[in-house]
Amino acid sequence: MLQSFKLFNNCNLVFSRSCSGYVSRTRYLMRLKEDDEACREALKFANVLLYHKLAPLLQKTRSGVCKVASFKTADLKQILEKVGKDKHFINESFLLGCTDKSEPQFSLEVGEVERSALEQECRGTFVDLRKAFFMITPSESALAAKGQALLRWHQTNGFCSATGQPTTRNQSGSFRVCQSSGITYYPKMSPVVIVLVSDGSRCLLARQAMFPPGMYSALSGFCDMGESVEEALHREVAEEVGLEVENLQYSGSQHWPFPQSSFMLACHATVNPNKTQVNIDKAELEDARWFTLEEITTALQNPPRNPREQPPVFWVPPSYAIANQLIREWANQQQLLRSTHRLK
Ligand SMILES: NC(=O)C1=CN([C@@H]2O[C@H](COP(=O)(O)OP(=O)(O)OC[C@H]3O[C@@H](n4cnc5c(N)ncnc54)[C@H](OP(=O)(O)O)[C@@H]3O)[C@@H](O)[C@H]2O)C=CC1
Ligand SMILES: [Mg+2]
Repeated sequence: MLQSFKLFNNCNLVFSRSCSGYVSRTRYLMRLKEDDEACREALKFANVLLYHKLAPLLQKTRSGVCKVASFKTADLKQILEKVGKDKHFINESFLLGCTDKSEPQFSLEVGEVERSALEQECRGTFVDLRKAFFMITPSESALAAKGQALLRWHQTNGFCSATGQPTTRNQSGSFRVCQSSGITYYPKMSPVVIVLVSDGSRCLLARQAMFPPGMYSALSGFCDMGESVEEALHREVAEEVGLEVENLQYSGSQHWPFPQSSFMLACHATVNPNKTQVNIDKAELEDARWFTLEEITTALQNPPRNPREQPPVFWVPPSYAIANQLIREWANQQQLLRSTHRLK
């Protein structure tokens, strides 16, 4: 059983900021998703994010900070024409959401256009999303990730899996329909559990051979059909490191765009401090190790700027990744435990 549930932290945040604003934005988006005409109208005055072969376009601000680039529809039409693309191509955009000011946001894949010409016109650079996570804020990372995930889903769901016939999208891109069978397909995420295991004073992190050098993360794995979160967590830890966990505690959830959109469900768990010997499944993991609070604190305080080119010996996923949230929560809790201990 999950021991405690920190329910809907993010929602509470939004509501406390402006309840009526949040509700009206949500209702507006709901209408855009369902009403093709309203969505086409909204696209005329929207902000559009650009992707080139799924890499989002980033720009540097005057102060040198990177941000996700977005263009007003009218400006983007001009840019498209300059690089030899029909301005109506903009209608291929997918609805992403809307800003705090209720300005609709869309994403558009421009992979057919020559990359350097577009980068020059847009004064930006298309950056691999995994790299971008180290360059932009967590909220921009979430937006860029959602945009990429939606584009990828549409690229890979062009045909009905029952009839093999083409599927067609609605204007917002919130679903696709097979005209032959009438089956409606909605964008999907695969549930993945992720867990930070602690023995009371150390936490267990692991790395797959495909991770960038030096990066260790919390244990994770896809849920099997028919499994609960609790079952998946117990199974994954047993499979990957041969340990039995207890005291599961829910931490939070996150959409993760890789490999084909995962829905990350993050928990903390403990093991008996007398049973910490790991037995690694080498087919899945290259290494799994127990880390002390000092090692974790150093890694959190020194995130690498360019991990692929200058990897530190040990580092953890970027702040946007929910693995990072779990690790920070664990470190804070350990620090609290130590200071309470000192006071006694
Ligand atoms: N946001 C975050 O903080 C973190 C996110 N993650 C993400 O979690 C995801 C899962 O973690 P991981 O430990 O690799 O998972 P698993 O331990 O389940 O191992 C992955 C393997 O499971 C198989 N598999 C089973 N079901 C699926 C499915 N629905 N989609 C894809 N592969 C499946 C694949 O095998 P085969 O290739 O042989 O078919 C794949 O290689 C990854 O995409 C990873 O990016 C992981 C850690 C941190
Ligand atoms: Mg795994």
